[in-house]
Amino acid sequence: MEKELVLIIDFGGQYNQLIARRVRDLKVYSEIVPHTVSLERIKELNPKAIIFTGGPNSVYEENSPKINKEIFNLGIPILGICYGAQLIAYSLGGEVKKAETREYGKVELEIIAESKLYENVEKKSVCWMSHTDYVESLPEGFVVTARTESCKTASFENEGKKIFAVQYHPEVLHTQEGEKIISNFLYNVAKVNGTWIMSEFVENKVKELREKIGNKKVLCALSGGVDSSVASVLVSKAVGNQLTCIFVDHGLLRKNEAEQVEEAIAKNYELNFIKVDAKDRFLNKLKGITDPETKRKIIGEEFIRVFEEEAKKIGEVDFLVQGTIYPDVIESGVGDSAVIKSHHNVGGLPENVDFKEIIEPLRDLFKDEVRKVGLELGLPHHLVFRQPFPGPGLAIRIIGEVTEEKLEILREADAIFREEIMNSVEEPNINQYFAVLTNIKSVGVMGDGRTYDYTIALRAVQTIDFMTAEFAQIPWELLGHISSRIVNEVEHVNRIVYDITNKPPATIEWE
Ligand SMILES: Nc1ncnc2c1ncn2[C@@H]1O[C@H](COP(=O)(O)OP(=O)(O)OP(=O)(O)O)[C@@H](O)[C@H]1O
Ligand SMILES: O=c1[nH]c(=O)c2[nH+]cn([C@@H]3O[C@H](COP(=O)(O)O)[C@@H](O)[C@H]3O)c2[nH]1
Ligand SMILES: NC(=O)CC[C@H](N)C(=O)O
Ligand SMILES: [Mg+2]
Repeated sequence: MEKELVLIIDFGGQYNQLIARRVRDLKVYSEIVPHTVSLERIKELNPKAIIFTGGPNSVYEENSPKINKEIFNLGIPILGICYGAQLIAYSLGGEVKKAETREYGKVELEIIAESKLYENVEKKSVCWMSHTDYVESLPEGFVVTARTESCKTASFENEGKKIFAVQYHPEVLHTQEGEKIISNFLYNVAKVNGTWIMSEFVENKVKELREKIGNKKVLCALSGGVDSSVASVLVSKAVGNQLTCIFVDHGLLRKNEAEQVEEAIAKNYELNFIKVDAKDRFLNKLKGITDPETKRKIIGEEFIRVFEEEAKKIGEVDFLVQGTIYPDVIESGVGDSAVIKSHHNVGGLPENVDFKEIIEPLRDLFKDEVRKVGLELGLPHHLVFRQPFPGPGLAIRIIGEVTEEKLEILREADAIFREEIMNSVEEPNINQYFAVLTNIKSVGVMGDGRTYDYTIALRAVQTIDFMTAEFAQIPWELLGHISSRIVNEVEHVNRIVYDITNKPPATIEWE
């Protein structure tokens, strides 16, 4: 049978891998290529369909990424998403402008014309928007097929030429009909057969790791979180005893976390395991630092220095394994994507690293895919579904300088918040929840006296892939109870606020 390929052309969007992943879910093999890909290469690859991704630029700017117009004459179905849609309009003679008001988050999409894209799709549904520019006028031969309240060209197409454009993001789960729309593009327009099945990820990875590592020694950075647990079990399956796992206590962990991780690892795995106490060196390096990106880079580098030192003690170690997953990569700004934040394990890595290679077996996967791999590997359920905790830990949940005093306050407040949510009926619906120590002090009155103390912000979100998220609608009563507990039980806190922003426009963490 012919091998079906969907080519995803990358204009630097945040959700590119998510598009690839949706296509994967719909049983079609896909590849992402940079927008500089040549027409010859595209012809050689002979894709069944092409998708243009979103991107941070504006098409009307001189240096923004463009595409060879010949691509529209190849007869290959094209779907442009957001920047990709604007690029289609712009390239073919339409007009793209900056809108007065930005459109971010959920909006109602109304289908106003028949389209192959919208077969069996509800006439009105919720879609996810993230743009400032919009298509003011269409190129010749195109018709509008959907709109939203503030975007009159939410989708448009030239059916004869098989060119489709959507301003919204069908690839994110918040777009209710998104999967159906992508499926319609693949099956109705591009007429794919859908023969590709995600071949056994575990089997292939283990084989690949075994070939790469050979009989060399390897170190795995193990945090006790889902990603690094899955990564270390994969490597352990591949090379067994050649692997040593390292857990760093950098003093930025949550209340009792170090002990809990150590216990869980001892109980659940048979691994060579080392715990390193690196509290002082991390806190010293962070003294006086307030800028979030600087904090992240210091932490990224310090992690590597600790791993290098431990490696020397073991002997010659060629490889370092990290549980990096796709959101860590994309947010750190690879290729044409904007740097949202430098995840310590990607954008925060120092230039010189004393290992031959850093191996990241989960680099292309999303959190929910990693969880599936974890279940397949037989990891315990509570571990697989543990909420994520970022490598830089509480350092990026304390706004401003990180000090012992602030760490202590935040640990206590966070422990109360997590305990209350854990014991509530809300827990299964919330995917990540934690406290943040804002750098704001405000005036309060307690026991008839004046206080001037810190404000704690509570953050709780619902998300599947952590690329987009909605704030959780925790009942007021529960929030009120948590608020009084924290203010009563944690010294130096006199005010609690609840974060009600989605991602985008906010991110899940505050730094
Ligand atoms: N305290 C730590 N000690 C050793 N390695 C760490 C530590 N924290 C993070 N890492 C490394 O950095 C990687 C990225 O951290 P991240 O928090 O994204 O993943 P995780 O901890 O494995 O999973 P989760 O997202 O569920 O917390 C980890 O997979 C691990 O390799
Ligand atoms: O290992 C990590 N190193 C980091 O530097 C980092 N920054 C954010 N996160 C986690 O990633 C998810 C998305 O977070 P944001 O919406 O804040 O970008 C959320 O689950 C965050 O907790 C990190 N994990
Ligand atoms: N998400 C996107 O692709 C954004 C495209 C463009 N920069 C805009 O703001 O409209
Ligand atoms: Mg973690």
